[in-house]
Amino acid sequence: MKKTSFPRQDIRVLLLEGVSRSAVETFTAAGYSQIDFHEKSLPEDELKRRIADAHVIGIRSRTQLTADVLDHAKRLIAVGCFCIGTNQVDLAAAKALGIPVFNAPYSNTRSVAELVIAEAILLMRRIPQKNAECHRGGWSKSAAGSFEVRGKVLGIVGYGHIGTQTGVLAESLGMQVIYHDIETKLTLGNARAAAGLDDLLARADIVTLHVPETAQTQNMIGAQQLAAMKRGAVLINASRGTVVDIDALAAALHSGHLAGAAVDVFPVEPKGNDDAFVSPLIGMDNVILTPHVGGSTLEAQDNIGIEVAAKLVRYSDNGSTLSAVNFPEASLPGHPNSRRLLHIHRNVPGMLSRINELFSRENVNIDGQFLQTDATIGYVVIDVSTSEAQALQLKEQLAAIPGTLRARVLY
Ligand SMILES: NC(=O)C1=CN([C@@H]2O[C@H](COP(=O)(O)OP(=O)(O)OC[C@H]3O[C@@H](n4cnc5c(N)ncnc54)[C@H](O)[C@@H]3O)[C@@H](O)[C@H]2O)C=CC1
Ligand SMILES: O=C(O)CCC(=O)C(=O)O
Repeated sequence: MKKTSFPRQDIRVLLLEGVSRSAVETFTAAGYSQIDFHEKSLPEDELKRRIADAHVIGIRSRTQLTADVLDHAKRLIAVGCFCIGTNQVDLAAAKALGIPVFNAPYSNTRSVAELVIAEAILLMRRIPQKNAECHRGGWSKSAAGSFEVRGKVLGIVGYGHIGTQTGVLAESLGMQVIYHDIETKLTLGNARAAAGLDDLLARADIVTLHVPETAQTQNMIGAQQLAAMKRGAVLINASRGTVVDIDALAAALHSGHLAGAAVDVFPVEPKGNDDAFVSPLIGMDNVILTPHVGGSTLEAQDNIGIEVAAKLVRYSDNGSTLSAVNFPEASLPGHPNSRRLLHIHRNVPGMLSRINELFSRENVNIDGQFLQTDATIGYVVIDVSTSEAQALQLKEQLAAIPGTLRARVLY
């Protein structure tokens, strides 16, 4: 087996939050055997202890990799988010430490879109209330307040991967789709851009949110926006809990201004399946509550496990950072006949010439060199035909260049 900077069986992989077993299989098939698998996220003190020994960590949306937590990750080379959202990771802090972060940008897109469509139909038919009533032994067969979705206006806030996929499914049911996004987007089918968020809220029968968690989307749906929605409209949130002011939503539902809501994500979510869920929406018959399962289908989780684990393996074995969310992207060829040195540094003037001077001084011929930079960091990959001992020595010399964040060698 080809050696990496140290044997694959010495690379410690910490997998949290019950990521799919397909991830474990992917690591195992690639020769990684030290896999510490946990069904739940860890309390912060335990996380800090375990991350200190890990070379690779895999998380989902619960685990907060703050700058403080990452500061304990002295050996960490890469982070895998086994999901779409990466807001749970301090991406800038990870980058400053020379740690690329990977995710699975599309693997659960369809699962979320299907759930949203199902919820739109259920809410428009007032099924949550009817279901709750039947469970209590009640029976009120009536069409009052129940509508088809055909011909209704679906307002999509955040017309990205999930938003567009939801729009396509909605149109196949005969819905009219309008959307609002901060970027200019390619419009699919007969969807139309709304004039702005207020315009969308005023026109939509169903509003569904598909924005990421950012400073801008924090409480973007508050009391004022809820009041701007049509009376009797419904709201679906399967994006992030921080996007909606949950108390304002509870008030809009209690007052009857909104006819219903489906909420999958919450400002505070339980750490794991044994912890209690608390929300002002509990007990409201017209609200569908789900435990952040928008992307939780076996198909999606299986695919995510394979996709993210494969990206982590590829980075660990080969140095490729393709599709990293916080890092210069380099898609690298194999290096069957040379040893590969990786150098991550602050992007300051003169860095490349200092690196090249080192190889010239040591009289080492460079077989191949790749450089990718962004505004703050640079990533240089250098293939050389040297002995293992010299490659190690070069790695130490590279690490000593001022401004270096990380240096690794792949044999
Ligand atoms: N409930 C669940 O299990 C899941 C939730 N998600 C959440 O859904 C979010 C969206 O996922 P994707 O569609 O894949 O992301 P995406 O990045 O493809 O789309 C997000 C869209 O939101 C737009 N946007 C950003 N800020 C905005 C703002 N202030 N106002 C209007 N539009 C804004 C962006 O321009 C982009 O078009 C993820 O960030 C994640 O937080 C994703 C997967 C599963
Ligand atoms: O399934 C998960 O743990 C998180 C899903 C999600 O919210 C995401 O993919 O961003």
